[in-house]
Amino acid sequence: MLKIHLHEASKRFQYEWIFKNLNLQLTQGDSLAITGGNGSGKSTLLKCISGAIPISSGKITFETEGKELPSSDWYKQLAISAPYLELPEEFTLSEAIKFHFQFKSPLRGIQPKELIEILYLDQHTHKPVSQFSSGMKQRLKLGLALFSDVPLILLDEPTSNLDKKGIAWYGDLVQSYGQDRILIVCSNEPREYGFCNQKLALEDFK
Ligand SMILES: Nc1ncnc2c1ncn2[C@@H]1O[C@H](COP(=O)(O)OP(=O)(O)OP(=O)(O)O)[C@@H](O)[C@H]1O
Repeated sequence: MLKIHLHEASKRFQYEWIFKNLNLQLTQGDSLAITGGNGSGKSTLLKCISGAIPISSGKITFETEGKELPSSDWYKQLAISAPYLELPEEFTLSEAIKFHFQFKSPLRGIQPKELIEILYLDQHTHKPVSQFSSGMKQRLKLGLALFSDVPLILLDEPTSNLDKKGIAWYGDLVQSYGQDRILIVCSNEPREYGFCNQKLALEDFK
């Protein structure tokens, strides 16, 4: 059981404070929406929680089975889908999926073929990712994150580039596969985070 604790967490870039004195406690089963206007710091907070960038003061801890994990091991607990994270464009869809699951175990032992069907990309198995439409890429990013067998899922702008069908698909996916994990969604679209049981508006932490 993963527990994440933010204690008086603050972040600044040079002289600009992005957030100050954030306190948060998350355990598996929780879902958190991080909201705020453009440039308010949603992605920065997500990167701090993932361990990709350090906070400036305060503390973030990850704890499993009562033991605190070093920040260098946090990445093993999480999967991310975000606009700034690139897919391996030169791979075909089936290669990209195989590649991803060399690093993360697939959730519930799902097979690539089954995942491709869930992503409704079965017509495109052997197409290079570079030739995917932006919505197809977005479905792949979300699928790779949600079908990684990790307790923490970080989603930044999850429905960007998705059409109406894709947005409904995202809603079903988080409902079916987001339970029993910690799900964090950065968003300004209520349709993306309506299911979250906790909300954090970054404007309140300046
Ligand atoms: N590496 C960096 N160095 C300096 N400033 C940065 C850096 N990364 C982000 N910032 C600044 O931090 C602020 C928050 O940016 P961030 O990308 O976290 O916002 P956001 O809420 O995710 O925005 P959006 O909704 O537009 O995606 C911005 O003012 C940005 O310029």
